[in-house]
Amino acid sequence: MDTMNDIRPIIWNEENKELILIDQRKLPAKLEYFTCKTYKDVALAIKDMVVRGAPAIGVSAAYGMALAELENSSTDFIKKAYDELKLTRPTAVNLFWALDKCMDSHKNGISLLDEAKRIHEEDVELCKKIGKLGQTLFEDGDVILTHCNAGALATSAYGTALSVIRFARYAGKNISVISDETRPRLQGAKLTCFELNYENIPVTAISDNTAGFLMKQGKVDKIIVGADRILADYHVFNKIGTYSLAILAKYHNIPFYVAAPYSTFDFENSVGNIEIEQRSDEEVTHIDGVRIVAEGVPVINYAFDCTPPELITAIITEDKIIYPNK
Ligand SMILES: CSC[C@@H](O)[C@@H](O)C(=O)COP(=O)(O)O
Repeated sequence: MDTMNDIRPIIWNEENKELILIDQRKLPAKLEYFTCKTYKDVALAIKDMVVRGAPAIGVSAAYGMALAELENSSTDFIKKAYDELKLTRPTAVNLFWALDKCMDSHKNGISLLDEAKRIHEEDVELCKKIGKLGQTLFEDGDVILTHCNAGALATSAYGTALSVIRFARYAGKNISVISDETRPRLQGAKLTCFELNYENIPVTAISDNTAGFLMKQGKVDKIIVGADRILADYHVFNKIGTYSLAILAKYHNIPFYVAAPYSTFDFENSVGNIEIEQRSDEEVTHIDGVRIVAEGVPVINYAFDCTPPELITAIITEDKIIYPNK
């Protein structure tokens, strides 16, 4: 059941010493690549969401640190890169995890390119393990609803939530997927539908506000999402709309799963001190450059929300399935 997943959003070009990213802003219309030659290019790519998804942000940031070291290996310069990369996005803890790991390696005289490659390879293995373990929770014929994109595009390969779906399919289970469109940036419609369709995994797109009605009709068997940060008490920060879905799942008695590797866990902070990213008004007022909200109307645009543990059936990691309420 170990099928190769060939969607690889992050590629290190050894010959030219550059980072090549699938430009996720362009999908599904165009498959284009964005080349990063300096850490500043990587910072821009993360900020502008060329690359997105918590594990993919962490891996890219590690290559950003490696590019900084190739440019100038002085500790002052590495620290400058670290500080700039840290400011790119605030909520996904994988970013800080990867940057801290690289800073420690630099202090210990370990090559940051080697460190970035290790983080990258490890992420592939973690995603595979999550998929293999998590797929045991799915049954033949299940219809699985997912939100945003927690797929290969959001990681180094396979994904987290979508890895569970992939490995259930590799195990011969007839699983089909319902993908929330995931306003405002439409990662579900644009990325999850592209990714699953590319691999011939049956996927149906819905607008976000259709989810509850499908659940009421008994058309959703399980829900699985990824995470940007999971706290020690199992509060889960993920794409805006995850909390609403979890409440709907509770009301309709549908299992609600979260899949994430250890690099997404934050054992230091508590709910009150996590910064929830707020992005530009334009993501809400416009769709693909076309204004849909009257000029002058104020906007609220949180990129993430927080789901409490009592709404979560299980959290699937690479080595165990955690039941927060047992
Ligand atoms: C495996 S990715 C997990 C999460 O990062 C994902 O669900 C998500 O919320 C992505 O948000 P994004 O704003 O697209 O970076």
